[in-house]
Amino acid sequence: MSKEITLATVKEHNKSNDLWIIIENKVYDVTKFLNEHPGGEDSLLSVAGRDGTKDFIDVGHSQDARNMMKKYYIGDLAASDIKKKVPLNTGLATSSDTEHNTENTGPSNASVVPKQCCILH
Ligand code: HEM
Repeated sequence: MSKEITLATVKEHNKSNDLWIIIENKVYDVTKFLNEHPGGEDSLLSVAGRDGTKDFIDVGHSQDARNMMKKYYIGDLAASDIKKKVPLNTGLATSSDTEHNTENTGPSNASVVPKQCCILH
């Protein structure tokens, strides 16, 4: 049902009379909302044709704001353009998981494994 839109396409819509933004991997056409945005035009223009997720969340938008977004939703960011932050985090999680595991298995391993991890990384 939902349309997939590539990042390259979103980037083309970066002007005040043609303004798309990405929030949480969903694409919104906020052209008509620009004049009405309580946070002003500039904030929306600052993420024109880009991912505004961080800025959107940092503001702490209300549930009302989230409900309004549905009106401007035009599709999902293409799966191939979704930033895969997971592998990076997984890397970190793996070393801390190891620490947790060693905590459970006993102090003898705990003193060896985390040190190896730190040297290798
Ligand atoms: C479709 C997307 C968006 C919608 C529907 C929306 C809607 C709203 C609404 C209803 C408010 C009033 C306060 C509230 O109810 O939370 C607001 C405030 C605000 N918004 Fe947005 N917003 C959107 C995207 C963004 C983005 C991407 C940014 C930043 C780049 C942004 C920055 C702000 C700021 C700075 C305020 C003012 C907060 C304050 O006065 O304390 N908004 N927005």
